[in-house]
This record gives sequence, C-alpha cells and structure tokens, in this order.
Amino acid sequence: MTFQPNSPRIKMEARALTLRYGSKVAIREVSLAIPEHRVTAMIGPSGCGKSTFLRSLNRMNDLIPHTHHTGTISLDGMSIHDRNVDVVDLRRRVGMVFQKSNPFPKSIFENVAYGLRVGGLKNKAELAVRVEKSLRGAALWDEVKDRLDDSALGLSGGQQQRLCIARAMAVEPEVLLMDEPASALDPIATAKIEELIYVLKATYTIAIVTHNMQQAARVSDRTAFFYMGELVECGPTEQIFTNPHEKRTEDYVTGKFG
Ligand SMILES: Nc1ncnc2c1ncn2[C@@H]1O[C@H](COP(=O)(O)OP(=O)(O)OP(=O)(O)O)[C@@H](O)[C@H]1O
Repeated sequence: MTFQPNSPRIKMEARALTLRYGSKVAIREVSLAIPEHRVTAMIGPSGCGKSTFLRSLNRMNDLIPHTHHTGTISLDGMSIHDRNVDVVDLRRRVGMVFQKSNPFPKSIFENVAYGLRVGGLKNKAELAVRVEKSLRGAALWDEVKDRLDDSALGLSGGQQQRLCIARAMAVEPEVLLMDEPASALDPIATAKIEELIYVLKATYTIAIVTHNMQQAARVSDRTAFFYMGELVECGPTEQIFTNPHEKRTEDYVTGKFG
C-alpha cells in the first residue's frame, strides 16, 4: 500500500479556470487543488459545472466544439495545456470513468486489454497478466475469471461499471476521474463501487462528481461545492458537511435547495 502522508502533495491544480461553451460561461475562475492519494468530490446542483470541471482535468472538453478556456491546470506542476503535452498521454495518466458504463461490444478480456493493445503491447502472456491485475484491482476478477471470453455486454450494470474501472486502470493512470460512477446502479452495486474507491485511493488520486451527498460524505476526503459555475468552497469533507464557511454551502448540504 502506498504511504499516505498527512499533508499530501498537490497532484493536479486548477487556477482561475474559466470555460465557455461558445459564449456560455460554464465555469468561472475556478481555483482548486486535487491532493495526491485522496478522493476529492465535486458536488452541487444540476448544471453548476461539476462535469465540465472534471472533463477539463484530462482535456476531454477539447472534444466538444467551440469550447474555450482561460486559466491554467497543472499535473505534477506542469501545465496540461503546454504545447509539448501529448493529449493521448495526458489521458493515459488521467483516466476517466463515465456515468453510464460503456463497455465495448467485445469480450471481457478484450475490454480491459484494449488500451494496452492501443499502447502497443502485443505479448500475450503480459497482456493476460495486466488484464488479471486490473480486474483484481477493480474487484471483479472472481466474478469473471471463468468467462473472460464472454461478451462484456452480458455482465450486470454494476459489473459493467467495475469493468470500465478495470479498463481505465489497465493503462496504469495516476489520476482517475469519475463522473457519477454509481448513479445508474442499485444500492448493492453502489456500495461495491464505493468500497472500491476507498481502496483505489492508495494507488490513485481520485476526483469524483456525484449528485449524491451521502456518497460524497462516505467516499471523499475533500469536497468542493460548485454553484452556478463557481466554486463556492472546498475543504475537508467533514467540515463541508458539518461546518461550512458559506451560507450557500450550508443551504445545499442541508437540502434547502438542490
Ligand atoms: N456540450 C455543451 N455545450 C453547451 N453547453 C454545455 C455543454 N455541456 C454543458 N453545458 C452547459 O454548461 C453548464 C455546466 O454543465 P455541466 O454538465 O458541467 O454541469 P453539471 O454540474 O455537471 O450538471 P449535471 O449535474 O446536471 O450533470 C450547464 O449550463 C450546461 O448546460
């Protein structure tokens, strides 16, 4: 297990990040640090910019036409928008798991092997080792080890989501971005994902968007509250939920609006 210092270093940091879709400002002047080997949760009402912020961290917004940003985002102190940054490499280092599990219509094995093959790994024995390691890491191995050649589409929703986590882990990212990874799952599958997140933070740095405040309280070390495109406050999760500095945060976490 990775050593977790009391004051973790900053893995990623946004400074004065503003992002527009065309003329619409989606997030405004957001400055937020994401500490290493911690879980940072983004909460806030629908449309407040949580997903936009998350997608900025591995430049997924670049894929949406007419987006424009100002401000900076760094990974290990280096700008992710630097001319020398290879976006494919950035997305390998900063992986993403989406709200709806999206396995490829391929076998379980091939879903996890995909990124490794794209990265040029051809050796069958090594592929098998890496696939097993990822499936174990995503707490799915025992459920699928006898059916690796079956279609991933035959898995349950919760298994598919853990498969997508395994797929993201296979290329050994440093940061995992999760956009409401459990919102389509039943309570048992959700609990599995939450347990997994707790284990994964020993290896990865995690940023998660969730609509579910109890979930944020359960899984995260730090919580960032967004409202109408602005970051209202960010702090230790317990403080945000029990003793927030801002009235808007208090109103939101106590359910006065949502
Ligand atoms: N591709 C897009 N084109 C134009 N506007 C967009 C696009 N994606 C998001 N927006 C707008 O940007 C704002 C922030 O959206 P975003 O999806 O980041 O919010 P969110 O807090 O994640 O919302 P939700 O919780 O509903 O997913 C919203 O007003 C949304 O309508």
